[in-house]
Amino acid sequence: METRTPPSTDLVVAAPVRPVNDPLQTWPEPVDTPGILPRHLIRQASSRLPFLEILHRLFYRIRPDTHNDLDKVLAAIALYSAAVPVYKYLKDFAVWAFTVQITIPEHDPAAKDVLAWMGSEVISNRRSRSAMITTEGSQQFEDNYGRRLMIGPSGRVGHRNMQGTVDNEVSCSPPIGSRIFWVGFRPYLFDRVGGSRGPVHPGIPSNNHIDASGRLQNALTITTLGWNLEPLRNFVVRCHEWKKANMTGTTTVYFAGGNTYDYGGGQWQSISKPVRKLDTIDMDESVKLDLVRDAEYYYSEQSKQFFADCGIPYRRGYLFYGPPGTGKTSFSAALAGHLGCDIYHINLASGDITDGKLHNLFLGLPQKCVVVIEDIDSAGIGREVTTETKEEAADVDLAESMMPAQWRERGRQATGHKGRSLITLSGLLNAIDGNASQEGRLLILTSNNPDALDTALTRPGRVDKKVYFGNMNKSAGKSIFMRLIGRSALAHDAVFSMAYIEQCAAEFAEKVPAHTFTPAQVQNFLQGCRGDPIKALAEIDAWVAESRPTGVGMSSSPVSNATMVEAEEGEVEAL
Ligand SMILES: Nc1ncnc2c1ncn2[C@@H]1O[C@H](COP(=O)(O)OP(=O)(O)OP(=O)(O)O)[C@@H](O)[C@H]1O
Repeated sequence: METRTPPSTDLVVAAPVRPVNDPLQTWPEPVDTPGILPRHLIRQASSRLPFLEILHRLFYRIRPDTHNDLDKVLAAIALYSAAVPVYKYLKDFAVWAFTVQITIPEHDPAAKDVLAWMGSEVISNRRSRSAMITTEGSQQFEDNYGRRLMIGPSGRVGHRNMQGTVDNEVSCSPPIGSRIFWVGFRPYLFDRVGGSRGPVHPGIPSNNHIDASGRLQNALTITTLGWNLEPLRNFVVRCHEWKKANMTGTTTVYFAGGNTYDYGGGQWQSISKPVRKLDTIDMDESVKLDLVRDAEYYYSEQSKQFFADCGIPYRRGYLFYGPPGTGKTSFSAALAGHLGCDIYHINLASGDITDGKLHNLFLGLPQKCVVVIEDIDSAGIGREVTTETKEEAADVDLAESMMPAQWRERGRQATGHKGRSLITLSGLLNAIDGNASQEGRLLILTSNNPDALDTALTRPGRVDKKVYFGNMNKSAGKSIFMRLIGRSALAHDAVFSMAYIEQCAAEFAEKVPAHTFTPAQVQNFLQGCRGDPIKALAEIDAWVAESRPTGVGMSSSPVSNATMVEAEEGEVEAL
């Protein structure tokens, strides 16, 4: 019987032909694994990672029998890599739909407040596992020097954290990266982005460099749930209030110009310093009181209302003038500390600052601060600046801003370009009180030679008070003796009584001729006496004879008086 063989149902599929130059041609293809994802799906997903495909084939070649287990692992990895973009998309959508965010450049004073709060309340207090630690730029509050300077009327010292202990040795702030924290029942995401300084566009280097993904570098980003910025605004205000309450005894001193880290993009460098107390400045008490009252009134609510009602720009300016070493800078710092605001120093003579940069610096000021422009007469500000000079200045500016700081310095030494001012009078006036200038600042100009200043700069409205800081008078002599010798003698040597020390101070003041020496000179002499009143009295006559300038009796100032104030109308009024 003839049996007929049924036709075979197996499909004969032609094997795919690989191109001759395919390096994987001799490698066996892993087979499909029943029960796991179809092979083509694994391959499709893992094709995103070329390395995975090679690994897969390599393992299959070494151990063909283990392909099942290996495929499971590879399938998991491939799925994970395919899921990452989906997760990212969903996350970005959720962030966009349900959260609000602010970004603060790190050089901004608000960022300093946030970093200080985060450092103390989140990083130190909640036992973080990473922190950014800095010692540079802050005084050691633990040491006796810092402690003495900083003990305020409330008896509080230094920077206290929530437990009431002082974080002194180092200051702690959040590291680069993200961190979630809660304030009450609200979660916040804090993100600190590092980065390098780089050109935003040619010729304008800046800390505010934007990276390839469009994120601002050297900036803080704070995100929270919600649909308006109110909670974030409140958070920044909370950090500011916290800093004011907890950093009593310190002033943040910002400076611009003449430092190697300043790339001139309108950035401020800063340092925290113990507040200098007003009673450590020896000057005519009535003048001191007048200035302090004036500044206090300027920052009062009543005065703000007055400026607003009258439509006057809310600004105030003082000119402190007189010989070097008479306390102009020291008093400015003490006044800022007394008012509880930060102080901003601008060195125009550094040769780093141009009109544009000065304008940027003023734009970056907070609403309440003391700005000091020192030795404004020696900044070489000219009223007339030729187009050629302007162009030359712009060229130098552009070239210098693009080179590393040490090259720039070397170039200046070689060309003799040192401290050349790139500021014009109109640029300065515009920065001080142009329409775009910040309101609420107290501007202090210091000068050794006020006659050299342009009257446009010192007219009422720009300079509201002119104060002369002169050589020491008798009463300043007494108080400097009490401060530098008397206090420590009374504290360390029981043989001295208060009555005796006061008598020594009066005698000392008699021996130092009035209006002849600057406080800095007398301070220097008394420092050499190392707290010994007897030594000070014994040596003062010889020191006076030796140090007395020739032709004394006349002050180098136009007015032979210790300190005086010119009234607001410009009229000179001796005190
Ligand atoms: N009136 C003063 N009271 C207390 N200390 C003073 C006084 N004047 C000067 N000194 C001391 O002298 C030093 C120099 O003072 P300061 O820098 O304030 O002087 P200045 O008038 O600003 O000088 P310059 O014009 O050179 O900037 C400081 O150490 C300061 O403590």
